[in-house]
Amino acid sequence: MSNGIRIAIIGGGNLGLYLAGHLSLAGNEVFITQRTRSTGSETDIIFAEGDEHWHASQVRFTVQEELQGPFNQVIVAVKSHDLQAVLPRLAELGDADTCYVFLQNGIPWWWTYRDGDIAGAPKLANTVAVVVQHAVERLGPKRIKVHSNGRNRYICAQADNENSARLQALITRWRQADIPAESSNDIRSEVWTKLMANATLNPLSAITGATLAELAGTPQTRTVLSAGMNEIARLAELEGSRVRMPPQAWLRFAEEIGTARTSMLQDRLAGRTLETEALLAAPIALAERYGEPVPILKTLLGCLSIPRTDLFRSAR
Ligand SMILES: NC(=O)C1=CN([C@@H]2O[C@H](COP(=O)(O)OP(=O)(O)OC[C@H]3O[C@@H](n4cnc5c(N)ncnc54)[C@H](OP(=O)(O)O)[C@@H]3O)[C@@H](O)[C@H]2O)C=CC1
Ligand SMILES: CC(C)(CO)C(=O)C(=O)O
Repeated sequence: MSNGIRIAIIGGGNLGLYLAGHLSLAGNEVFITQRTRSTGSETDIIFAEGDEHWHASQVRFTVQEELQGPFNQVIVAVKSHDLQAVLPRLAELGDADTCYVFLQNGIPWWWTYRDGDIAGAPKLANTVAVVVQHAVERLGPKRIKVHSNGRNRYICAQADNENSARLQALITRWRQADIPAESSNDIRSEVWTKLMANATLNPLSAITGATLAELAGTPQTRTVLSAGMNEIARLAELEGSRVRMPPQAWLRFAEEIGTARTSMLQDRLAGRTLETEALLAAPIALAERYGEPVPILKTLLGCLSIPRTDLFRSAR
C-alpha cells in the first residue's frame, strides 16, 4: 500500500463499518474486529446505502486477539458499556505515535481519567475523542444505511486538550477519506452539546419506537425534548462548559435526518444492552452532586428501566 496507513477498528457495528469502508476505499489497510470470529470470508464486502452508495471489499475482519500491531490508528467503535473489556488491551496494539480514537456518545471514559488508572489503556496524549454528529443504521451484518443532512460532523480533539501533529494527521487522513473531520479547542463543550441530543432523543426513541423526524415533528415530544436538552445545558454550565447549539437547532437536525432510528432504538429492537449509563445515569449523578433538578432525564431513565425488549418486535 503506497500512501496508506494501518488502521484497526474495534467493533464492526454502525460507525465501525462506516469508517472502515471510507478509510479502506481511500487506500488504507483496514482491519475490523468483531466480538467473535464470523463464519464466511475474512474479507467480506461492506455495503452502504441510503444517502451514500458504495461497497468496500478490502476490509479484513478478525478478532482483537489476532491483530498484529503496531497500528497507526486504533478506532474504538464499541458501545460505552463494552469499553471495560476493550480498554486494557489497547496499548499493545500501538506504539508511541498511535492515535487511539473513541467515538462513544455520552460522558466519555476519559472524563476524570489520569494516565495509569487502567493498566493497558492508552495515554491521554494518544487518545482522540470524536463527537459524532451523524446517523448510521445497520441493515444486516455488513450492510449499513447512511443518513445525511449535509451537515454531518466528526469533531476531534485530544483528551489532554493538546493540538498535536498526530491529531492533525488524523484529521487530514479522515478528510482524504471523505469523513468530515474537524478539530475542536473545547471538546468538553462539544461533548455536552452532543449529550443534549443523546440524553433525550435516544431514550425517547427507545421508549416510543419513533424515528428522529417523528420525535422532532410532534409538538408533545418536542416539548419534552427541549426541556430535557435544557437540563443538560444547565449541567454543562455548572461544569464550566457552554453548549454550542440550542434545543431548536437539535430539533431541526433531527427533522432533517428524518427516518433514522437512534442507536439506542436499534439496540432496543435487537434486545441488546442500552447505553443508559453514559447517556443518562452519568449526567443524573452529576446533577445530584450539584443539587440540580433534572426531572425529565430521571423520567426517561425510569421508563427505560422497564425491561420490554419484545416491545416493537412484532410491529417492525
Ligand atoms: N449509530 C450512530 O448513528 C451513532 C453512534 N454513536 C456512538 O458510537 C458508538 C458506537 O455506536 P454504533 O456503531 O451505533 O454501535 P453498534 O452497536 O452498532 O456497534 C458496536 C459493535 O461493537 C461490537 N463489540 C462490542 N464489544 C466488542 C469487543 N470486545 N470486540 C469487538 N467488537 C465488539 C458489537 O458487537 P455485538 O453486536 O456482538 O454487540 C457491535 O457490533 C456508541 O457509543 C454510540 O453511542 C455516535 C453517533 C452516531
Ligand atoms: C441521535 C444520533 C443519530 C445523532 O447523531 C445519535 O448520536 C445516535 O443515534 O446515537
